Amino acid sequence: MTDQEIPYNQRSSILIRNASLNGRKTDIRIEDGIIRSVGETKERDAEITIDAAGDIVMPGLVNTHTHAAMSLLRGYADDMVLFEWLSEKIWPLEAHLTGDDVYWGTRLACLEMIRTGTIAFNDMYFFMDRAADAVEEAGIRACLSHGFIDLFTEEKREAEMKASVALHKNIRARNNPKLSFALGPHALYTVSPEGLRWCAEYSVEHDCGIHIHLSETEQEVNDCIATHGVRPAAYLDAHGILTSRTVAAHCCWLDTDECRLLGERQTAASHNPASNMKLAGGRAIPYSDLRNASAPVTLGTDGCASNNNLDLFEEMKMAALLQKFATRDPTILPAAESLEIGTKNGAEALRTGGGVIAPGYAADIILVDRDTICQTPFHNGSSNLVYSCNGTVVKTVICDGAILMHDRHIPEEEAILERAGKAASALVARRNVA
Ligand SMILES: CSC[C@H]1O[C@@H](n2cnc3c(O)ncnc32)[C@H](O)[C@@H]1O
Ligand SMILES: [Zn+2]
Repeated sequence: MTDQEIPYNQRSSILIRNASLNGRKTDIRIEDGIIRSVGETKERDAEITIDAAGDIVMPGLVNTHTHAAMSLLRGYADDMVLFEWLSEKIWPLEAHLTGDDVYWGTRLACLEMIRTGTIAFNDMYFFMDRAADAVEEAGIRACLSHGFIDLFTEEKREAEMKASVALHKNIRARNNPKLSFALGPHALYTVSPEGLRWCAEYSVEHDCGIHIHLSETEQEVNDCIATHGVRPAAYLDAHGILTSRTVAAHCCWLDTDECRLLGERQTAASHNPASNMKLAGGRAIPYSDLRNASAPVTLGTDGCASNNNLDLFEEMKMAALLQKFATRDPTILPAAESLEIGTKNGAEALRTGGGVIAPGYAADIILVDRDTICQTPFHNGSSNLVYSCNGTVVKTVICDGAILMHDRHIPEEEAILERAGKAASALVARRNVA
């Protein structure tokens, strides 16, 4: 099949032949978005056959914390302290965002995620109906949240509740199994206790997720103790926010008891090592404590203004290196575990049905180049993928049984780059005349 004939972003029956899985040559049959068989097969009746000789097959990566449309803010404000970065640069620019900006920013982000092997992401931002348009056109999976910031006023709280319900309705109406909705209370320092409680109750009533920032900085912890007399995780738990459907981003400053609490509630901690290092949060996520407490640990990039890319291969490496550096223990978070955090754990947290290459799992699969510098020599597959390669190693991306990138080709790439670049320039121009 030539590149022109690939039915991009359409579920197809696919036969992947001769791929390498855990060091063995294998075929994989995909039908109706599900992996049907793994192992040599004589069947040849698929709509699409991919000869993957020379490629490694692995589960697609899952980004559990981002603000996709912030791709338009890549490089806009770097090398600043978190609070000043947000209040002096990011929020004043975001005040000029339009729905079209979020559409093109999210298209750009999806393009980057697909190119680097990500098949699902957890997103919190504004104008999320337009983000949903972009996500559907890209074909990737996403869990979308309206970023709920009420700044402790009743008027704003009412508006944020309305916006959250409207987004939920919008996503339900699309009837797209790759799209889901979560409540998005931004953080305990931007959302009132009433707002938090409303989010918690809504999530129980409608069985949906919650996406929140937690314990990113020491100041957040100190302020929480000073104001409420308890640490952030206990405060959020008292308001019903810590559930098995919650993804808490950052979690750098959790203490051991808070790690236990996340374990008890089965709340996922989304680790964002690049963003934490760039914004100089000062503490690495307490990975061992979270693991000992059986709390799920997943991987995110955060937005492009604090990363500045969405490449989860880079993030897996940074997660492993940061733990080793911070704990002075080179045995902590080995490569195979980092891969699992970036794939299986994220898939479980977002309930994609994928994350494993085995029959019955969602066909969220990527093919990566084995004939390349970062894979030579090939002593250890996990080591190469985590420590040596980055997202450029990805050749083909399949999500929900649909091909999104084949042989490094993604439809409409040039047009998306052009439109997103123009949207970013216009956004900054609007801010500068204001
Ligand atoms: C309400 S939508 C999300 C909101 O969060 C802002 N944001 C981006 N990165 C961070 C971060 O590291 N900590 C806290 N808030 C962050 C983003 O700019 C949006 O305003
Ligand atoms: Zn964030």
